Amino acid sequence: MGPGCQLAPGAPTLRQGLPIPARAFRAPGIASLPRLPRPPRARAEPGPERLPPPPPPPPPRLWEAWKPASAVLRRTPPPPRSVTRPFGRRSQVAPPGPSAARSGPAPPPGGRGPRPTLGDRPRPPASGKRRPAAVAPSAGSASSPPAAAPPRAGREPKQRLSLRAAARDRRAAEPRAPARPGPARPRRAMLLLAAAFLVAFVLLLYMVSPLISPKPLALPGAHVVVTGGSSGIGKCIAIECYKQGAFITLVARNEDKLLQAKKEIEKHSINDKQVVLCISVDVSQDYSQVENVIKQAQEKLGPVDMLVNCAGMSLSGKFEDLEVSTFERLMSVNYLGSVYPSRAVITTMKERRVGRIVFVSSQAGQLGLFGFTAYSSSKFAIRGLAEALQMEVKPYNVYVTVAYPPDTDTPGFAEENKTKPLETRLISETVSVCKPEQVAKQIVKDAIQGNFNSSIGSDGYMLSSLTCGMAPVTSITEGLQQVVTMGLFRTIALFYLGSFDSIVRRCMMQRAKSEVADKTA
Ligand SMILES: NC(=O)C1=CN([C@@H]2O[C@H](COP(=O)(O)OP(=O)(O)OC[C@H]3O[C@@H](n4cnc5c(N)ncnc54)[C@H](OP(=O)(O)O)[C@@H]3O)[C@@H](O)[C@H]2O)C=CC1
Ligand SMILES: CCCCCCCCCCCCCCCC(=O)[C@@H](N)CO
Repeated sequence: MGPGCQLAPGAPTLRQGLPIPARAFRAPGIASLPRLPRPPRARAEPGPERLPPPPPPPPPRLWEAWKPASAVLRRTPPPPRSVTRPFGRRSQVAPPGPSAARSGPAPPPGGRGPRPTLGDRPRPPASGKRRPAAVAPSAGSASSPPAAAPPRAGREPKQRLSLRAAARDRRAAEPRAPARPGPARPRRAMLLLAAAFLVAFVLLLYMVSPLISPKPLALPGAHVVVTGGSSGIGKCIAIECYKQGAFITLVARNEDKLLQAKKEIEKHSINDKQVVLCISVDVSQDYSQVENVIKQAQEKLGPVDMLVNCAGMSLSGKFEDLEVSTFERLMSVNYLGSVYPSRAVITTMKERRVGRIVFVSSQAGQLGLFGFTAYSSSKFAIRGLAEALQMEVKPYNVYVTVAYPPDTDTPGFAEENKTKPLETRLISETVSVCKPEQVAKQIVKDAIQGNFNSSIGSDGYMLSSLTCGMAPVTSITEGLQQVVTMGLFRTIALFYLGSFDSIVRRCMMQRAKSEVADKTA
């Protein structure tokens, strides 16, 4: 049918009248045919090397003359009730001539998708390999009778093919033909080969992984600045670095606490040259102040090799119960308090092509939790800062680490627990409380290695893999693990989320009950 031709309204389509499985339309060589404008679902056409151009009229006989009988018939499902109708309409649909036969039918005005008409050119077999006999025999001339179809047992050569006969034939032939006669061995060999390649590829990745990962930072003699180093996790990080031979600058506000911490840290010295410097400043207030104290520290202990942004605080409560100033305060201490010191050291680090910047976020910086509307957002902000910064400084051999500790037994944690809503406490109890020494050890290890992510425990590992998003990877093994485990961890996370929701619901009901009880009392 030429481009100008229209399918008669209501003309039955091949799929309507004679459902042929979609794969019967796929033929090798389709791509080599000239593409005529044709709606997307038009049927496939035989390649020139498989079938010669369609024969000239008479159109009513075209279908029968050209049908690669065995292929089509064997695939033809039982015919619809009125099998004669498609043939009857054939002459209205297809104009004579090869070009007409080649082009697909125009979509019917009624709007159903373009479907091949029954009277169009015959379909080629789905695969030359599978049914080789189906292709050639009847392709010789237009006048060849259907008898030109390959002679088959139990079929008269001149017998007229009816759809009923086709269906019968198909039913009879189907069981005899193997479902998919294919070379089983080569396929298995291919699979084995693919598996071997995959294993080799993974092994190769493991082998080259250390080459791609950053060179570990040497802590002996290095200058490590720890904000929030006078208490809790920060103090333990300072001790851990000191134990490995680093020079330490502690930054915090309270001088007494600073001096106390200094004494404690100095007990862990490994050589008598090591120094612990204390600087009292609020990291969240004034950038120039922060910049000044960092300059002072660099003058005394040399350029900063590692900065640990650990100063921070937590305040929890329901969104409507938290003061607006709490949001400002937490953002200021937890986020800006990490921006300022980092900003003050980054230029020198880039110039020296050496450096580590550690941000201490929290598990609450990986997922939002009841009661942490102010805290979680300030810890999420750190992640964005860290990702962007890492992309900027990586070519300068400066590596960023974000730590996501769970609840950790520190003075800060004890303080936080005084005002924690019941829901927050119950949800947090899903994960056990860690020791600050343990958390500090992991953070220092990851920072030395230049790992972007630092987490602790199985929950921490799952959370980090699950929330890795577009975070940079510093080792191929880490990336592979994330790829492989993502779906599983999401499944586990759904159960956690369900249980958190039920905690919140139960607390709400409990409160409602006690309110009623209070009123009646
Ligand atoms: N403990 C926990 O459960 C978890 C904690 N974290 C995070 O780890 C970090 C440390 O927590 P943790 O050890 O518990 O806290 P602590 O309260 O025990 O220690 C906080 C430290 O930060 C200092 N600090 C606080 N605010 C400022 C400021 N504005 N300027 C300078 N220094 C400041 C404190 O000294 P000073 O008051 O004298 O200034 C102190 O040295 C925090 O960022 C916290 O959010 C993350 C996950 C879990
Ligand atoms: C596969 C998915 C596993 C999911 C596990 C989820 C567990 C969520 C527990 C969240 C605990 C929040 C700790 C916040 C700690 C903190 O920052 C404050 N203590 C600071 O003082």
